[in-house]
Amino acid sequence: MKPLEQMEQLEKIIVLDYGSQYNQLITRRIREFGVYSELLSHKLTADEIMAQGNVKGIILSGGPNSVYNEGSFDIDEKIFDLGIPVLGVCYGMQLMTKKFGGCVEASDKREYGQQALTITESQSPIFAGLESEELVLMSHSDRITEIPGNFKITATAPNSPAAAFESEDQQFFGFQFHPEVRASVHGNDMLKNFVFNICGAQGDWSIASFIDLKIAEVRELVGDRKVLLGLSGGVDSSVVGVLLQKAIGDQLVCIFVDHGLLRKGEAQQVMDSLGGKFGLNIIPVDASERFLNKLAGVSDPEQKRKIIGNEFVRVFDDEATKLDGIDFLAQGTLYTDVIESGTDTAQTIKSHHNVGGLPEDMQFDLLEPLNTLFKDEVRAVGTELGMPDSIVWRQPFPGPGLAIRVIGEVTEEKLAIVRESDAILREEIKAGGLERDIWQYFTVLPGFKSVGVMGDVRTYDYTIGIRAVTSVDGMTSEWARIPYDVLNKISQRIVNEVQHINRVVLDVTSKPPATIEWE
Ligand SMILES: Nc1ncnc2c1ncn2[C@@H]1O[C@H](COP(=O)(O)OP(=O)(O)OP(=O)(O)O)[C@@H](O)[C@H]1O
Ligand SMILES: O=c1[nH]c(=O)c2[nH+]cn([C@@H]3O[C@H](COP(=O)(O)O)[C@@H](O)[C@H]3O)c2[nH]1
Ligand SMILES: NC(=O)CC[C@H](N)C(=O)O
Ligand SMILES: [Mg+2]
Repeated sequence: MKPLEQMEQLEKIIVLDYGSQYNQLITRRIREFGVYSELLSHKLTADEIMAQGNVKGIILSGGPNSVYNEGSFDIDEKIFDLGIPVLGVCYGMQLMTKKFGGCVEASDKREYGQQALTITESQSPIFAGLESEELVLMSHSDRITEIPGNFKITATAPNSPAAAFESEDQQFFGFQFHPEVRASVHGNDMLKNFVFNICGAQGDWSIASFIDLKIAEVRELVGDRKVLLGLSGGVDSSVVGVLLQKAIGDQLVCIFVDHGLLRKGEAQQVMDSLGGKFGLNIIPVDASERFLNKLAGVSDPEQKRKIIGNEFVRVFDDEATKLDGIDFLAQGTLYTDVIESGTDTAQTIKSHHNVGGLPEDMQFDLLEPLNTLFKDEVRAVGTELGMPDSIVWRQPFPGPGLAIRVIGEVTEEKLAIVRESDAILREEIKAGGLERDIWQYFTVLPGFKSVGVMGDVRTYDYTIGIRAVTSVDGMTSEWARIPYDVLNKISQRIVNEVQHINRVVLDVTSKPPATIEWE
């Protein structure tokens, strides 16, 4: 069978998108179990769902709306007649309640955070193998005050008399909590029960089959046309480069843009590590002047991001004109970039340069084979493709580079401060053997000055911030516990070696409520 026909046969769990920031986490958890899962619009009709092939189950995600509000996201009711098991999560459960004649109301007793779930029907197939008390993450303010007639309550929580329900003969289930997040300690087991015991999936999906599928899709889409890849030397675009190389060989050309916002030594290092070894055809472009000119005088973070996204595409346009006959722009866009930039259903947190920052009049068609994946899945793809750890485990570096680490207006002087302090931080993290333990680490220049004393002389100079986080996929993160002696060394070196810094501070905020980058 050809890979695209194989895709038709693959077991699928479809997640319908009602706008939660976590909804793609549901699909990746299920993929981790070895079953293909995809997030699709809640506007999909029953017929369109059947056209997806071998659909074993449907999950209705959470979302910020309230089902009783006019115009809130709805569902094609025929989906409930397909004979396919359905699991509603939070908003999804509330939507099922409304559709089957129960009642959902606003409540002044909101539930946010970890709560104790009491399982009242231990023989429910969705709770097989679980304890009678479980910790789960609640994040809602509406509650179900009356369940539909053909359903029964299977679990309760302090402020949710109906924390889970089901109609077992119809194979319909609902959770008021979010099983997909780690704070729901055995949420994975509940999802597994749904996927394997209730939907009857066997598990026929893997990273290797993802690679075969993407290669087949790219070949069919591109045909004998040409693709320009924006290659940064980062994990995502390097993996796309190797994947496209396999799919279309020399129809691929890579452009590496030096926008003047790179880290110390980065341009040379990228050309050395990717140029020869993988046989990628890379054209380096020095565009620092045009980026810095466009950024002059601009201090709003969203505006900076949009200027950078636009300028990237202008550079790609110019190079494409020289090369003649390029139809596609490939990028290493991940799902994180897409969701944070805002979708039809999800709010904009920040416009990633490669998504929300793209110009509207772009000439290329986009080719983004990794845009449903999270970083750790991309790393697994890279390893499966035979790429070395030095590339696969490189720390992420954002496309807008140091521009979003100089808070406010970007100047050459401020860039130099961030570049030098970042180089020291990286050296000391490496010397401390901490590279693999910390997900991302960098310095930021907030731009305010404070008083210091150096060599008996009063100083009035800038403060630098250290940001270091642990994470799995960049969607959430914790501040990294760097040992004090390593921090002390970093602080001393930065103050001694970087001009105009007289104070070093450490960022101790998780994401949420902060984000990893400061802009
Ligand atoms: N300097 C650059 N030159 C060309 N393309 C770039 C550059 N920086 C970013 N891009 C494009 O923007 C995409 C998104 O950037 P992003 O930083 O998220 O990914 P990455 O650099 O490939 O991987 P990583 O997240 O590990 O840094 C890249 O995959 C690449 O296609
Ligand atoms: O290519 C990128 N273009 C961008 O515009 C961008 N903004 C943030 N990031 C990276 O994404 C991850 C999550 O970042 P935040 O917590 O700051 O939103 C972190 O790894 C960030 O470094 C970007 N990457
Ligand atoms: N996380 C959710 O899906 C929330 C659903 C609904 N808006 C509530 O507050 O109850
Ligand atoms: Mg990058």
